[in-house]
Amino acid sequence: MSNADAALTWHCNADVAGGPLPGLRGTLELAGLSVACAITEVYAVAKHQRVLVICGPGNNGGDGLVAARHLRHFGYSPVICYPKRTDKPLYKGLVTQLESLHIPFVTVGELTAPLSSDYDIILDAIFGFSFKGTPRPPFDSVLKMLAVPEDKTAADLGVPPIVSVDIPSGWDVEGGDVNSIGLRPDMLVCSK
Ligand SMILES: NC(=O)C1=CN([C@@H]2O[C@H](COP(=O)(O)OP(=O)(O)OC[C@H]3O[C@@H](n4cnc5c(N)ncnc54)[C@H](OP(=O)(O)O)[C@@H]3O)[C@@H](O)[C@H]2O)[C@@H](O)CC1
Repeated sequence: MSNADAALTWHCNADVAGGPLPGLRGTLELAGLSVACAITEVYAVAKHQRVLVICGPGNNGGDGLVAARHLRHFGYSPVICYPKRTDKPLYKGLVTQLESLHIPFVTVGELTAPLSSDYDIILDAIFGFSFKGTPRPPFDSVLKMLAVPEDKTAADLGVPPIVSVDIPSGWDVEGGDVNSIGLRPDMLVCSK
C-alpha cells in the first residue's frame, strides 16, 4: 500500500482516532486528501516535486490548503499562493499547520512567467461551484497566467500541467468557460 493509499484508508476508517472529522472540517480534509492522493497517482514526485498550490477565498481554496499539507507529507515541495484570506478559525488553523511545516507562501506579484521555470505542476484550487460572473482582482491576473488559448500549447507558454479541484477555475458550473478564461486543466479531481 502506498503512503497515499494508507492516508486515505486511515481517514475513511471510522474505527481509528475517533473516526472521520465532522462537518466542513471533515469534508475539507477528505477532499484535500483525495486531491493529494490523485496527484501522486498521476504525477510522480520524482519528476513533479515542485507544486504551486493556488488557493481562492472559499472552500475550494480550503481543499487546496489541505492538499498542500498532504503533498508535503508525500514528499512534494508545495508553495502556496493564497492572496485573499479569511479570518474563520478553521482556515486560520489550516494556515498555521502549513506554516509549522515551513511551507512557503508567495504573493501574486511573486509569480513570474513562465511558471514552468519554477513549478512542475499547478494545483488550481481558486474557485469551485460558487464562482459567479467574471474574475475580480487579484484572481483575474492569476487566471491569465494559467490560460492557454486554443491556438497555443501549454509548452509554448511555459504553463505546467494544471490539476483543478472540482471545476476549472473561472468556468461557470453549468455553462463551462462562458467567459473564455482559457484555463484548460490536464486533470480534474471532483467528488461524485
Ligand atoms: N459541500 C460543500 O460545500 C463542499 C465543498 N467543497 C469545495 O468547496 C467548493 C465550493 O466552495 P464555496 O461554496 O465556498 O465557493 P468557492 O467556489 O470556493 O468560491 C467562493 C468564493 O469565490 C469568490 N468569488 C465568486 N465569484 C468570484 C469572482 N467572479 N471573482 C472573484 N471572486 C469570486 C466568492 O467571493 P464573494 O463573491 O463572496 O465576494 C467566495 O469568496 C467546491 O467546489 C468544492 O471544491 C469540498 O471541500 C467539500 C464539500
